[in-house]
Amino acid sequence: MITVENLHKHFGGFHAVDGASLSVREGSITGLIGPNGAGKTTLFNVIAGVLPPTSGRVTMQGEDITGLPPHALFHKGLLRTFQIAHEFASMTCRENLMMVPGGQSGETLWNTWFGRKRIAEEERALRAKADEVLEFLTITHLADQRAGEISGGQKKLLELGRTMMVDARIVFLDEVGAGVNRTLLNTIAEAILNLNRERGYTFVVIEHDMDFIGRICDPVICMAEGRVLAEGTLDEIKANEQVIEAYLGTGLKNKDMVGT
Ligand SMILES: Nc1ncnc2c1ncn2[C@@H]1O[C@H](COP(=O)(O)OP(=O)(O)OP(=O)(O)O)[C@@H](O)[C@H]1O
Repeated sequence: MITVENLHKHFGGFHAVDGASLSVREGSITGLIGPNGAGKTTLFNVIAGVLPPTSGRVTMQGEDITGLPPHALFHKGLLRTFQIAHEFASMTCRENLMMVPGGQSGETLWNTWFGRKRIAEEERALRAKADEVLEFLTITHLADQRAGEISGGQKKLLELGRTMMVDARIVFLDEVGAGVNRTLLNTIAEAILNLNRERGYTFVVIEHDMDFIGRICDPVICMAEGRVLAEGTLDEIKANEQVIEAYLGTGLKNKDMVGT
């Protein structure tokens, strides 16, 4: 579904992504792991159009999407979750979901004058959809709470919920598990599995929690120093000499792999 060919992203003389090549199979939940500084987030940012690549190519279903801006990718169904922006913190969780762009016709002057009825209908439909998403994620009780007041894990669920307001095809999740308690992490894992099975979402997931990766991801791709080191099931990856060396080589900061 997504193919990355010999991708480079340099910051000055520093090669954060240094010739990475990989593919993401349609319908998979692909895990992306690697020691701190391996270039995972940078790779995500280049694929999702947040950063321009230095060189290399990204294709989606055979179409060249290299360097397309996030909004163009959004319309193709490629989404990267972001932390809830500051300005949305004072809005409720339901409103945050309703803000996701997706064909509302409220903006134009014509619609403001002549389409009031249609806008009201759309708003009702949008609200119903937001409530459906909240229910799917088991956070209906948070509908009227301000997004700035919910816990870190609940925010992660809300970010995931934003991808459900549109017809996403592939979603990039960066460290959904960071700072999230076990119970919420399970809810997030369930939501990802359900979206994958029931709605056909493909996922690419960066995560340091190996239990989480092992539970939901196949295959797992391991990066180090800007390149892909290995791909396989988590067990295969864990047994890979180069992978073990890459984690050990970066010292105590990278206990996730060594400690499991
Ligand atoms: N805008 C930038 N300017 C300069 N260097 C950067 C920039 N963004 C990232 N880097 C560097 O690129 C390297 C790769 O960073 P990146 O965040 O992609 O790694 P990562 O694998 O996601 O790490 P982590 O698991 O710690 O999040 C790091 O050494 C980082 O300091």
